[in-house]
Amino acid sequence: MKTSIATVSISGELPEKLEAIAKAGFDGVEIFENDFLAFDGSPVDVGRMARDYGLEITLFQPFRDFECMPPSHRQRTFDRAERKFDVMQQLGTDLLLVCSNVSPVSLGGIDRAAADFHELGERAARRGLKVGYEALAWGRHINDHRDAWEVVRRADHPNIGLILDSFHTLSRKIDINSIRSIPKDKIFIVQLADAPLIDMDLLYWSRHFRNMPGEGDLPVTEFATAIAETGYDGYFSLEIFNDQFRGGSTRSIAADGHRSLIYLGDQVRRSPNVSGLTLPAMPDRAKVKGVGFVEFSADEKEAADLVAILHTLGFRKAAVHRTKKVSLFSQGDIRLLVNTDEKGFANASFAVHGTSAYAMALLVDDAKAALARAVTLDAEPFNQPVGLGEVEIPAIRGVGGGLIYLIDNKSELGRFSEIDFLPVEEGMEITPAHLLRIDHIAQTVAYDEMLTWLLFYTSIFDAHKTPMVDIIDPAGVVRSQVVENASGALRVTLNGAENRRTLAGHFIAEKFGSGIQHLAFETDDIFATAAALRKNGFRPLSISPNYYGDVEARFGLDPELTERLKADNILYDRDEHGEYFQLYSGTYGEGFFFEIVERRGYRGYGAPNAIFRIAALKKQMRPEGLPRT
Ligand SMILES: O=C(O)c1ccc(O)c(O)c1
Ligand SMILES: [Mg+2]
Repeated sequence: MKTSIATVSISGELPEKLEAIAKAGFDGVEIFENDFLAFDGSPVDVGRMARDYGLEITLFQPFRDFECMPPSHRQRTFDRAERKFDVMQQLGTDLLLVCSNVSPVSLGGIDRAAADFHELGERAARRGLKVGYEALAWGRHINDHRDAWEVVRRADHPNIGLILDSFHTLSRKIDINSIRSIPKDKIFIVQLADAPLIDMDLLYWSRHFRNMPGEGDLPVTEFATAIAETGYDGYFSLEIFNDQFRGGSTRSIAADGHRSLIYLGDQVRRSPNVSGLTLPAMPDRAKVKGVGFVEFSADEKEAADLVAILHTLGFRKAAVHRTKKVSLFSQGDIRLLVNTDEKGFANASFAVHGTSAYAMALLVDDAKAALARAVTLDAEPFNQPVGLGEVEIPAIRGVGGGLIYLIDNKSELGRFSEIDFLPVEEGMEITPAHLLRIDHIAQTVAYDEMLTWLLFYTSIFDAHKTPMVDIIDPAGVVRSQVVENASGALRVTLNGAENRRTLAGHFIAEKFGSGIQHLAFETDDIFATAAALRKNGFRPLSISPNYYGDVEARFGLDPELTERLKADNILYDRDEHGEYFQLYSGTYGEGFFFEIVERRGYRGYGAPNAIFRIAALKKQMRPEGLPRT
């Protein structure tokens, strides 16, 4: 599969864009006219630059308001086209994208359009060039690819073909099956973009909210599959107009784009009717069966505070690493590692971020296969030397540069704690708190990184994303979206912070980056857990008494239950599937905290309670200097 991206999709100046596009692994680039016009170099320079980076210029675009002009404008329109042909020959590209006319003076009429394209085809042919016609969703007369195809068909010229753009077709909910009757050699190129479902004017939606395939809600994979089923084997080219991307990191947006196309290609080639889509082989998305462990990095002093909290949560030290300063704490299926070693990545991470949960391990069917898929999808593999006889666990870099280890039970990886660790018995009295497993891992990221990580998780792992919800912090909005799998074994909540005065934004600012901000453990008896925690001297986050009056009224709770919730600072929610109970710790360090949940069938994450939880956490943190809102 040949991959391309339009220069308009990423931020920066033309040379910077070309470099990032090449580095991300694309084969080709669409030169967007404005990027070229704003650049000082000649078209020959641009062409040379692209080729020096190994990029083919897939097309030059857009050429606007061409077809069906009235006689008074027609000659000028062809003169304009000839000028663009000059530029294209100097650039070294043979395809011009003509988008459907939006001019109020254009006359319309399929045959008039076809006649204009036939003549343009003659002119293009004289120069060895081709022209592709694209229906804009808001075109004045042509706004549907089926009509654009009819124009191309009637133009009946070998140098005139069709350009399909997923946004224009899918935003108007045009039947994808209509693509199947188009001969593959008349599809000159395919542009792809996704978008979140938002009800708004098509032009505005298209120019500001497009995103990478897989990042939005449109059936882009089905669209691309229908095209591939025609036998089309040309470029799939991203054309993303997005305000956030225009202001984002050139490199990382380009990298997301490449990942999105490889992921899309991998899905498309799984259709039994698609052949000839060449892509590197890769295993299926990895099925996550559980969280193997979460690892903290700390120095001795901060580790002592952290361990004290773990004890109050009912964790016991169960083992110590044979050669490194790493302790393993466990309860139920939960394993937490505390790493105070002075060498290695954990220590480097501590030096930058302070005490943090810098790594997690996901239990998958086949860790090697999961690693192979991740790397094919441009994830960065991680390894560091291990001691003789110790297990080398495959890993990739995740959110904030932290690690995602991949373990399985089919190899010795699943037994790493028996191989690398020695069991120990902690003598102290700790009441077990009925914590069974990790329910979810909450990662805080900058808002403009959210799409990056959603795509990262959903392309590598067999998981889906849930709709975004807004969480109100007294100092701003935090956007929250969940990546989860059907079994619930993988649940990662991503919280996107827009400013540093929110609890999430403060965490990023003070920790020098994104990362895990809280861990939620699951219990099957929240009240028994609360009683055990009390015995262990755990200090729960104190919830405003006003909350309980409201929750009782909202859900019609038995006052006795309300009293129990209030006595233990437990938050309550309910959905159509059942009830949810949440209990929080206070914050530790720059805003890290623990949560304990009980799900009685409930499938959500307690979003309605987040506002109260955040307010309480901030109140508790304020003495340590979180700015007042
Ligand atoms: O928004 C536009 O005008 C525009 C231009 C060219 C395209 O290929 C397109 O999809 C949209
Ligand atoms: Mg387009």
